[in-house]
Amino acid sequence: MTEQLFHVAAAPFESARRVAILPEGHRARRLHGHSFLAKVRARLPQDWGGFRGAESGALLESLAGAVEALDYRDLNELLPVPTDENLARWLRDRLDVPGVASIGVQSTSEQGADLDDGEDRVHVWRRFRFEAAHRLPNVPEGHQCGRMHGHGFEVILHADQSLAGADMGIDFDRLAALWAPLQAELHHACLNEIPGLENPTSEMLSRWIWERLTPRLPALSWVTVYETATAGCHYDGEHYRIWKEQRFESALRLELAPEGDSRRRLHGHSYLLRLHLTAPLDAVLGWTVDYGDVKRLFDPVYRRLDHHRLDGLHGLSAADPGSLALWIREAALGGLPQLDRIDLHETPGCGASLCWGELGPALPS
Ligand SMILES: Nc1nc2c(c(=O)[nH]1)N=C([C@H](O)[C@H](O)COP(=O)(O)OP(=O)(O)OP(=O)(O)O)CN2
Repeated sequence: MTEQLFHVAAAPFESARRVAILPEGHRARRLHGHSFLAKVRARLPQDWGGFRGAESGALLESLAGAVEALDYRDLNELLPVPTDENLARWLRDRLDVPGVASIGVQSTSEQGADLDDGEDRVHVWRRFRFEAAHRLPNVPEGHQCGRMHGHGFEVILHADQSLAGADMGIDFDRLAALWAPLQAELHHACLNEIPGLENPTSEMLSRWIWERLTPRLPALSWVTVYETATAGCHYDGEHYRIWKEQRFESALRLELAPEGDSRRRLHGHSYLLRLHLTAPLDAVLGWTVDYGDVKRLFDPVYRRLDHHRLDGLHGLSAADPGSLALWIREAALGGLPQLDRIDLHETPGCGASLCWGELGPALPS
């Protein structure tokens, strides 16, 4: 798979709906409301938005413009069956953006649906949380994860399906029902005591969940395990892709912005950087690459980004998220050869996603 640079944007809307196609007695048949979030990922032509570096800002503007018509509305007045899938379709039909690769709507931070452009396929996801203790028995002497400790783990179940014109894919409640027995086993447990989880790394846990659920949910496409708020693992039955997130606080100006554009002024962002690495499992350690090692090996690059002025970085053509992601890859790849995707958001949900290697982006966010 060749390099792919996407721009991403996210825009919220507050609306009410009834989903009458759900079974009798389902709570979502009643009028209710959500803080929705619409998300788009697009392969934009360079300079789209007027100048090099304007792409992600212009994408956000287009998405926010399309979403405006949904905000503070009774959604049933706009479309007869306002499922997350149909809302994403509605936005896809109205969004005047080239190269859209995926468009999604989440009705809460726990669940949503993403559509692939041009295909009637949906990626439905739902998030769960459990509180558990664990220790990693095979880590080197003195490693913090060798001590008994605990986490508020989060799991996302992802299902990919053909919609074939249907109003919705798998019901979020069906994902919850499939998850319930695992929740009973994992919540308030010490993971090391559960058969098959004697070495409960995120990687082993995601595989353990996958093996339990895939016979009952053939559409299961990925299992995501968040071990902490900043690190976790995705597993699809074959590949382990871990990520580590960091934030940095930096200044920039977009010198190609036209006269009068506020982005020509020196300004700043609290950036979110997510480094993804795909690698085989170490048979003894039960992980791919230690999250701590990812952070340590990235540190020399991090120090060049955090609390600095980015438009002064040597070798950087422009200080927009796409150019920065390319710069970060060149600077980090020597130390982290397993790196195959970089997400860089300059505001929440908005920025760039650069991927290369066999897996491509793999997941919408
Ligand atoms: N590839 C893996 N690496 C690590 C795992 C794992 O399951 N797979 N687990 C751990 C520890 O259990 C640890 O609790 C979490 O790791 P880490 O992100 O390093 O912890 P911090 O929250 O302390 O990180 P900071 O960003 O430095 O605060 C370790 N590695």
